[in-house]
Amino acid sequence: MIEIHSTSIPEVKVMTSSRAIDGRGFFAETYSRRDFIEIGITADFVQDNESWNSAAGTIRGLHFQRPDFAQAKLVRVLSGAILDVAVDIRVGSPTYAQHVALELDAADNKQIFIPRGFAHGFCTLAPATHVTYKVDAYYSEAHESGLLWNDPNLAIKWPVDSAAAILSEKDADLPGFAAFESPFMFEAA
Ligand SMILES: Cc1cn([C@H]2C[C@H](O)[C@@H](COP(=O)(O)OP(=O)(O)O[C@H]3O[C@@H](C)C(=O)[C@@H](O)[C@H]3O)O2)c(=O)[nH]c1=O
Repeated sequence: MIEIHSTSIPEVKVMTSSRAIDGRGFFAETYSRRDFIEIGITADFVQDNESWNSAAGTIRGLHFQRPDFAQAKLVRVLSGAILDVAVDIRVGSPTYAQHVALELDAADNKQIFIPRGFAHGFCTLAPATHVTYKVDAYYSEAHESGLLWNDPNLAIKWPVDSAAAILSEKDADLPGFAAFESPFMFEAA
């Protein structure tokens, strides 16, 4: 059983899978193509990723792959906790440049679905945070792109100061939003 919750950007969805709890612990189906199609998520996932993060205050993002390797993502947390962020970069979208920020932790059995046309990133809220996500297009280094995580134009309330954040050199060098030309167009459903 999967329950779907809406967010401030209709195409970004949050799901809770029910858990069967017994003396051993719990069992849950975290992805069933059939159930996801029933709730309108038809992405054909082709790759599973995991990221392990040693420290709280680690930032990864904001990332996307350009067409023809654009990726929808289905993100969940196996241990620790994150603030997960999806920024709408679909030109012409009623929510262009707006974002959804959602706390995900290992206990809440929530997942977030982020469609193609969004930049994605997260900040760890605890040490030893293990994140896993499915994507519906293969990794392509040539199509990697991103936006600077703390660009004030995006007004994301990150739970870490810029000076204290732990991030890759690549992410620290990502371009800001002011001169950004998105490769995505909004397509009404
Ligand atoms: C994303 C990715 C990276 N790699 C390689 C490239 C590099 O050598 C190493 C680490 O890559 P990165 O530094 O880009 O990893 P990371 O910063 O964790 O990138 C990820 O961030 C989150 C927020 C996302 O949304 C993902 O789509 C992805 O962009 O792994 C792959 O082989 N396959 C992949 O799918």
